[in-house]
Amino acid sequence: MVTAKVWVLKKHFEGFPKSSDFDLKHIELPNLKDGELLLESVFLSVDPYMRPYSQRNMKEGDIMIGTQVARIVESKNPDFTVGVFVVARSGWRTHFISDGKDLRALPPNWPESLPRSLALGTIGMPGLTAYFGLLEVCKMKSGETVLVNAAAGAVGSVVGQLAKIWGCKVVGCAGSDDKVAYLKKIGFDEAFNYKTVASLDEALRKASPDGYDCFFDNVGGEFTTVAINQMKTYGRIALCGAISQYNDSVPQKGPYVQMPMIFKELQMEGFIVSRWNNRWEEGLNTMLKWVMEGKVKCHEQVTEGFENMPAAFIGMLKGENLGKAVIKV
Ligand SMILES: NC(=O)C1=CN([C@@H]2O[C@H](COP(=O)(O)OP(=O)(O)OC[C@H]3O[C@@H](n4cnc5c(N)ncnc54)[C@H](OP(=O)(O)O)[C@@H]3O)[C@@H](O)[C@H]2O)C=CC1
Ligand SMILES: CCCCC/C=C\CC(=O)/C=C/C=C/C=C/[C@@H](O)CCCC(=O)O
Repeated sequence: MVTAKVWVLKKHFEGFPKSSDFDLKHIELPNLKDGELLLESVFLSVDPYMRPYSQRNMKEGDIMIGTQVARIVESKNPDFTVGVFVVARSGWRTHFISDGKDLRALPPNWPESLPRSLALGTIGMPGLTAYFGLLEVCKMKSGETVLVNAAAGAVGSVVGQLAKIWGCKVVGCAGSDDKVAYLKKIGFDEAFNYKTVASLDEALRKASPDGYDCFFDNVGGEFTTVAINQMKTYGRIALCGAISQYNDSVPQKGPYVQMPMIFKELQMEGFIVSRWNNRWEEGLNTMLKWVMEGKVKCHEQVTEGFENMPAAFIGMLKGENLGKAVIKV
């Protein structure tokens, strides 16, 4: 008999999540039936979407939603071998039983030397968000100027590096000087700390006096209001996330975007990465190749211990992560 530890949403978040909103529970798992397998989580992901998702789609007492890299420890399913690592969407749990239908194997050519946690980051959902968001939503072209915020995070750091690979000038903003130094190290042309600049408007203008063709927006709110005025005519804005609004108890009000959108003939499109589920393999293979070739660098903020998942989640929302925030069980 295996006992799984799980993190439950004890109380719906009000404003910023608190440790007391979570409960750690123990669940005894039953013996496997034919066709089932037992998995243990090795790495788990904390992602910004968990905050708005919990509000809309979860009840108090539900296990937190989330993705993990897990190892098969027992199998009564001939399609799955013990010892194999997969990506699962089983929430914040140390162990779980699956019928195998929702599991995704890591790419078969995954090198031994490469941390499997990257399947939750650059070679996983966040990396593909950058890949498809830039290619299919921003439709950026070589020679254009791309702006990305939350640039030192899981998605933003990949956006900047892909835009460089595809021949663009890249401007990134992040919330600490260490993050800004990291952006320069990984090839951003311009980077600044949005928390310490005297004027965001001036900092954006200084970084690209001619304006921006593409804006990959991870932040929303006031940042978007300022940045939209610096788009070039026919510019494209990919609305990827709005993390500056996820913890608001009272929704923010305008200013509104219509006037700059009309005058500059802009396109603004929201997207969810799962739109490209049918191209997941293409995206993963491309990211894996570029990581192995050293063209895309990865940084992870690894928190040790399943017990520390709420702290890692809260820390990520506060900006304590450089690169992808993951938990090592
Ligand atoms: N549309 C889609 O399919 C997807 C969307 N997303 C979205 O992309 C964005 C980035 O996600 P991800 O890369 O995983 O997370 P990150 O790794 O970037 O971590 C979140 C970062 O957001 C920044 N942040 C937090 N609060 C604020 C704020 N008030 N203003 C500005 N920045 C803030 C912090 O960085 P800093 O120190 O710079 O402030 C923090 O490190 C999120 O909005 C997320 O919801 C992610 C995946 C898929
Ligand atoms: C799915 C929740 C949507 C909430 C929207 C809020 C903010 C935008 C955002 O952050 C969206 C994230 C979407 C993530 C989707 C993930 C799934 O497709 C699971 C991927 C599993 C995997 O890693 O393979």
